[in-house]
Amino acid sequence: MLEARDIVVAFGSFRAVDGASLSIGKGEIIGLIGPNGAGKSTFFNCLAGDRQPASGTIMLRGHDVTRATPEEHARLGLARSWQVPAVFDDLSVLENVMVGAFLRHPRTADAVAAAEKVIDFTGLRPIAAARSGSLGTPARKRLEIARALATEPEILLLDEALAGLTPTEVRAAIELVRRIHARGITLVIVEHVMEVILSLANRAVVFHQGKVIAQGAPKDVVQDPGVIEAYLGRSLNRKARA
Ligand SMILES: Nc1ncnc2c1ncn2[C@@H]1O[C@H](COP(=O)(O)OP(=O)(O)OP(=O)(O)O)[C@@H](O)[C@H]1O
Repeated sequence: MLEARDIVVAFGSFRAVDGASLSIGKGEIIGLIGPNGAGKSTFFNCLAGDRQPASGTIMLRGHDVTRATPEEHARLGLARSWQVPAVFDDLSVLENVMVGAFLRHPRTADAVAAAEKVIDFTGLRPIAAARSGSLGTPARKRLEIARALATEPEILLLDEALAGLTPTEVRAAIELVRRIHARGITLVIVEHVMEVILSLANRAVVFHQGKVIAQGAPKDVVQDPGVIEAYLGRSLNRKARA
């Protein structure tokens, strides 16, 4: 479904992504984990077309999308959410979701109908008419997912969609992710909360210093000595800086 090979992204002489490869099959839920600054978001941006790699190739459903725009990715069935929600503050919740729905439904009436279905599916009905700028973080995060879903993706990339939520909100968000997956949508999730990865992902992929250092069943990956060291190194560095 989505295959990234030998992806490199450099900022000056620093390689934020340094030869990372990842193959994602239909129906998977991939959890992308790793310490802060490991290159997860930068790699993720390449997968979604929001950043072009210096080298490497990305194939989406058989198409080479290495240099394709985010819109071309969306047309081919890939949607994403942003780590910091990027909703249109002056539009209502429904209108924000319509922005996604217009991709497949150019007529306004059709876009409204499609957006209404997504509003119901994502539990946003009580705030459908609210101005998006008035929403708190949990609702903004849910709206981001709704807008992405409205593009009718086959693969959805979620960048820390559950960060900053309370335990109750996290449980609700996990339930939503499960329902999205039950619709046949493939998911790639960047997430720091290990419980989320353990309960949702069928495969964990660990980033460290721009490379994939381990992957496999989440319960095995969290016991991998190389993974533990990558995380420990981070906390030790933090202590050293403090
Ligand atoms: N536009 C940029 N210019 C320069 N350096 C950048 C830029 N974007 C990211 N970086 C650097 O690249 C490295 C990887 O960042 P990235 O955000 O991809 O990591 P991450 O694994 O997603 O981290 P986090 O979990 O904290 O979000 C970091 O050292 C970061 O400072």
